[in-house]
Amino acid sequence: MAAAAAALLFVAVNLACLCASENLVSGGRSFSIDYKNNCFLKDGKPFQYISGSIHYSRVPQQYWKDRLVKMYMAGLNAIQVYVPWNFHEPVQGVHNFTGDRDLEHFLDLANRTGLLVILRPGPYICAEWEMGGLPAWLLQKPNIILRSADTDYLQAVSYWLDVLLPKMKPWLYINGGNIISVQVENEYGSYYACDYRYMRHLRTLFRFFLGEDALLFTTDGNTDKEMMCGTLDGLYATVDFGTDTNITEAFGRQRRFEPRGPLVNSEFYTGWLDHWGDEHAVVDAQKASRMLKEMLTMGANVNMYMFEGGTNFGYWNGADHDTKFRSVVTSYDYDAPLSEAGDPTEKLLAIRDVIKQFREIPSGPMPPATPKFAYGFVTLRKFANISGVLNTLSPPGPVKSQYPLTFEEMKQYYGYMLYQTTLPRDLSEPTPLISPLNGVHDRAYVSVNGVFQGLLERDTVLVMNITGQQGDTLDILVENMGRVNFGSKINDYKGLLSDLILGQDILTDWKIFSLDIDGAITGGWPHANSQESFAAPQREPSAGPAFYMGTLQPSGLAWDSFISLSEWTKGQIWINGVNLGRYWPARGPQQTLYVPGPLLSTTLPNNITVLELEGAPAHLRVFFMDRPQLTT
Ligand SMILES: CCCCNC(=S)N1C[C@H](O)[C@@H](O)[C@@H](O)[C@H]1CO
Repeated sequence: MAAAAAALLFVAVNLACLCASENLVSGGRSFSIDYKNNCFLKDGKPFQYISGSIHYSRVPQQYWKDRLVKMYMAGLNAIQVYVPWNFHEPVQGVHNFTGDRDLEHFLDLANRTGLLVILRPGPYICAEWEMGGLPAWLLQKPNIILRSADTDYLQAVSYWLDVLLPKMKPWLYINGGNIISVQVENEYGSYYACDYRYMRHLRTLFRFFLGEDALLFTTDGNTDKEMMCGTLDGLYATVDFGTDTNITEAFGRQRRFEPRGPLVNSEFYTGWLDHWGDEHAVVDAQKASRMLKEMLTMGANVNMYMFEGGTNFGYWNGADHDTKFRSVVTSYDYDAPLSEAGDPTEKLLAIRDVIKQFREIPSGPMPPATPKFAYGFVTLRKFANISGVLNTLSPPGPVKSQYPLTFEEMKQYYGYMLYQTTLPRDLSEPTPLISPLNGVHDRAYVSVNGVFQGLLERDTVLVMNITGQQGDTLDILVENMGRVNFGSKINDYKGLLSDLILGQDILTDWKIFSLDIDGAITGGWPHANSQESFAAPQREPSAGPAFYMGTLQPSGLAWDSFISLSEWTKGQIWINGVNLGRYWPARGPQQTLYVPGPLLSTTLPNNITVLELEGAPAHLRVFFMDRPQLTT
């Protein structure tokens, strides 16, 4: 009985906000916390946000408006947005806020659509994004302590926030924009460092750049330890939890850090992420909408993570490393209310039915799914092995080194790198090649004289056998599968981190080729009439890293599609120079890649380039479908 009384009292205390008299303030715009009535105040009136996460970095900018309108029509009054530092500063000191990185255009579209914004600029964001949004060039300092008061880290953070936050200040709601609150760091309490000097430094910077009236907050997972290390006075403490958590307990924990003020679930997980090799994660729509209703009834403010997930294009996926390294898949569909392609789902309709019980939602129909088209089969042809096109992919030529260098030492941060040496002796018997310190980060594709021998994989495949003759060329193509984005292992160096041992020999005298594949493809290679000749047509399936190319003939349509490489093994794919991301149907669960319609041409041949890393099928073809496919 006591528990029921306590729960009733808990709800009553938090309902106060909904009955509060409107204490109007005169004059301008304001967005603040009413600690007496436990709610937010927008222009002096009680305000409950019902928000959804969307990451502009995961949606082609041609589709930003489409997704935002659907979120507005679903009844949301706010969106929550991460700003990935590395997306805007992939090279130290070089900033890019254009095209798909035009954050202010995204904020303007949201504003024009009638959506407020909860901004999460990090500098660390987690998000299943490469290195949690931190730029890999930070790892130039070998022992840098990320997310701490490490002077080199803090200096880089200060320079970045000095660029970003002055751009954001005019967008604050109190200054005439639509940003109602700004999160400092991200679940800092989940990180081992627990460095209050760091969080105080961030608080000082955010206050300096955004002013005294900006509403700053933190978000942490739902344990006392996380809340202890992640919260700081002057930053309103919020929590995050999904459908497997007891709401009263979760908000009870927030109350221990914020005895007064609005209840806030900053990340209500409507779905979950997939790693390669996982079973596709789903969250029941009815359970999610029931829980949303319960929280809104309590007067809580809720952000649904994710509402529109989108795609990890290029090399932007992150990874997790708990018991072993697990790379996040290319699709960030997240089983979210809006699909990866922006299609409304049953889950969205169930959530909208809940929201309409709490606020008036826009009249009119929910915009339909964008049209999809099955363009069918496209036949490819083998163009070349990687070793055959090094002049194009590595114009400066190799760096020579006695021992392997990492991606970071080579100042290449993403994609692939080729490590080449020669066999030190005849190997008539299969001889083990190993990385004694599990130093292959993350996958190594091994060839001798251009003949594929097999692969090594971090934490998973630590030895393989090769044969050959002294002096044969040993090519090891190493793939960065995405840096760890959560936990203590985010200092995730890539490449060959330790020596390789072949039988009794430590391999030395390396030629290391930094590969600018994206630069070459963006420049039209290999489709432009390249001087390299095509590899001789082969009847049998070819193994090992090689480029394949083909064209999707224009059909007068540029509708969304999904490309299936189900007969292939693992690789990367570009269409018209756009890096769509990684495919790995051999491991799943993702079987197709999303092809946004706007990147297709209706009049010119659409150039398809495939880098297959392991083994191409006998029939060199890909298949465009009108729906996504997962491993069943
Ligand atoms: C498998 C470990 C996942 C750790 N990440 C967690 S708890 N999450 C909280 C984090 O703040 C958010 O950015 C996302 O990363 C989310 C999962 O989608």
